[in-house]
Amino acid sequence: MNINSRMAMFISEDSKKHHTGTWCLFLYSSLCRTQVRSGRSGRYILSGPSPYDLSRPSCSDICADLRMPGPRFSDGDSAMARWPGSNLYFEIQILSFDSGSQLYSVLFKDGTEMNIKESDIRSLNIFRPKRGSASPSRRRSRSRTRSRSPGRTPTQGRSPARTPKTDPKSSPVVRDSRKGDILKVHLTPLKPQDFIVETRNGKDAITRHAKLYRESPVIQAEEELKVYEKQIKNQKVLRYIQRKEYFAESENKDVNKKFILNPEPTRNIVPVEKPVVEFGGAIGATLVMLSMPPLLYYLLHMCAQKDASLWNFYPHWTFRDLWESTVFGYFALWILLLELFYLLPIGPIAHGVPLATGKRLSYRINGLFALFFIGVLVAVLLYYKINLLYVYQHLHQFAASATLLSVILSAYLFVRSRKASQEELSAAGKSRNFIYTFFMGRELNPRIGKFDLKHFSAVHAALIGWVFINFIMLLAEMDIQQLESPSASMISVNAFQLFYVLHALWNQESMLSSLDIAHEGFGFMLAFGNLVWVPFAYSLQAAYLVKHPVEISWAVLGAVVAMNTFGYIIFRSANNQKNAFRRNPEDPRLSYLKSIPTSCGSPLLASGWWGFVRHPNYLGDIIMAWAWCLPCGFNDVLPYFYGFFLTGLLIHRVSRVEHRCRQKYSHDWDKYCHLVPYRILPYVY
Ligand SMILES: NC(=O)C1=CN([C@@H]2O[C@H](COP(=O)(O)OP(=O)(O)OC[C@H]3O[C@@H](n4cnc5c(N)ncnc54)[C@H](OP(=O)(O)O)[C@@H]3O)[C@@H](O)[C@H]2O)C=CC1
Ligand SMILES: CC(C)CCC[C@@H](C)[C@H]1CC=C2C3=C(CC[C@@]21C)[C@@]1(C)CC[C@H](O)C[C@@H]1CC3
Repeated sequence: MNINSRMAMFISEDSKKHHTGTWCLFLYSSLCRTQVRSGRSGRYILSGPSPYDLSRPSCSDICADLRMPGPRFSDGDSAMARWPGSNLYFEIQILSFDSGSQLYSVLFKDGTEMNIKESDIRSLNIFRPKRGSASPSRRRSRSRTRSRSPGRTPTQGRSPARTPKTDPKSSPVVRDSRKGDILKVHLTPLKPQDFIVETRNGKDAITRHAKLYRESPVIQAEEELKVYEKQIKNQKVLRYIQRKEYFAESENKDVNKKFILNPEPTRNIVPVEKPVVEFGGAIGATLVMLSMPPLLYYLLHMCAQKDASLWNFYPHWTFRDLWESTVFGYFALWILLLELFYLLPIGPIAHGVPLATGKRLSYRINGLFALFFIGVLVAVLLYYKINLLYVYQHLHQFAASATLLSVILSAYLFVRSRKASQEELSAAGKSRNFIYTFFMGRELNPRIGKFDLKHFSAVHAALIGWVFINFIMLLAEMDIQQLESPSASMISVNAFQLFYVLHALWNQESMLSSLDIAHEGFGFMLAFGNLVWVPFAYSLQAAYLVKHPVEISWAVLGAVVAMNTFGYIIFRSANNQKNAFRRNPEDPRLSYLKSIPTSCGSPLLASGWWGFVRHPNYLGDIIMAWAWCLPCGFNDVLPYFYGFFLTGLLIHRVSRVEHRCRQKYSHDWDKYCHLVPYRILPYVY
């Protein structure tokens, strides 16, 4: 909202109550003659009744007579124009003005040319930082607190809502201006969304402007008046924006309502997540729970077959072969060992995202240490010639043991969640459907003392388990194929995935804000996913290579390494950008990035990787996933399962994450989607 519209509000308010023409002319002449002076302070103060009052009338009818014909901007002028269908303003250059259609032809900085009406164009001055009026003392004098302080004079300190409704002569405006004291005008607040996209360096006009208004609806208007005067002197057109239009412009009325009722963006809002049925509800959950374990055994079985083509399914085992108590014992021992490492008091403490209670849980970050200890233990076992190939020989039974443990864990989690308070439950966990909540998980952060079950299973059990099984496959390949050293394919698959896990463990702190740790309940989906699916299904390429040797040339290997590096760079830099931005949105190293302030207080990145697509980290992840499949050659589809699975998982995840974001950011998320239309791959999806 610029000064014109604020003036318009002033006129409209008082016009309604009093004599429209008189007041419009009064303001107009006051501005032209610059005779309005504040007595003591020499400042102008704009204030008024509650600026969020929707009942105010439109001013355009009342002030139509003040509109002047002719273009306000000249060819070549720079200005800010509203992007059609949004409330975003971008810098433009005026190319020409068509008096017939009354439209300006404008050029946006990205090269887009468009015809735009004048009311959608604002002078750059409105967005520029105010020089001269920014001294700290002056800023302080504009603060809401001070202006409302009871110690102040009635005119200065009057709460906007208490503006007296008397006759024009005794209205604050007349009285004050006649005394030459203070000009009071009614303000319409700036909507933070109106000042969104701009580079985030310290000089950023838009952000500062928006911040100024967020901080104080009672503002000093000297600079704006100067700008306004200049516009009049220059015989440019006065444009008034209808107040109704101001709010009607927004596509989502609820958002406006929220903004009006709660104009001050609140930092660290913990959004109340509305329950939403995912995975097709109870039916979908049942299907997933019943199909995933057999699918895994099928995949493992196909890897172990000589002919791994999908239609050559011939089970040499029965489901009874899946069980062996000793294997279950070893698996339980493995998990116990990982738990011990998890509880080691080494490594820094990090804090999770704020919970519904406002509390933040602390997590010990020692995944890398745990991986190191496991590495040392494996080396010792190998040194003492302990047969680690036992794991390969009983892979199905290990997978089945892990599945059983995940079912026991899910049952325990479900039972204990009955004691959890509503605040401790996830959004999906509040559903009353037993199957659905068993699958999705009810409790958000189930803990036994300091032992966080979900965090442990996602980081230690899943990731360390994954690289361990990969390593076992490497040993098995050497053993079965009588190799002195592992094949290039096996080394590359192991190296790529180890590198990915090391990256995840190194950046473990950022995992605390991932969908699963921060928002998902802990139920069968994550218990099975972490204890079973990640270690046994994600290592499928390595499992395939054990019995299906693939020779790859250096050229192919080089291409695969390049592809993995390319994916990793996208994955890593996108995650780094977001994590650094979430840690400190004012980080000077990110000043080149554009962002969208949001009404919930946490801005959204809108340039860099996050301006390229809405989920650049998923794009990088998917590129890497396919790169990990390529060393397995093209003889079978089986080793490409991971590529298909992860692509599907992340596409589905997009809709889940976006649903959350739409709930949290509402209208601002739509704006982001408008700015960045593609989710994962530009022009495709
Ligand atoms: N290999 C695998 O099997 C899997 C890997 N992953 C990987 O794990 C990582 C975490 O995944 P996940 O939690 O799903 O997703 P993200 O790390 O992408 O997190 C999504 C959150 O980021 C924030 N966000 C979204 N857009 C923006 C933006 N423009 N600017 C600033 N913040 C934004 C929002 O949270 P808020 O605004 O509340 O901060 C949103 O909820 C990813 O790198 C993913 O690739 C995930 C699943 C499976
Ligand atoms: C088989 C089930 C129906 C679905 C299982 C889904 C799980 C395999 C994934 C859900 C979210 C995951 C995350 C990761 C691994 C896969 C699962 C458990 C990461 C730990 C992978 C490494 C990243 O850096 C972080 C991921 C968080 C989410």
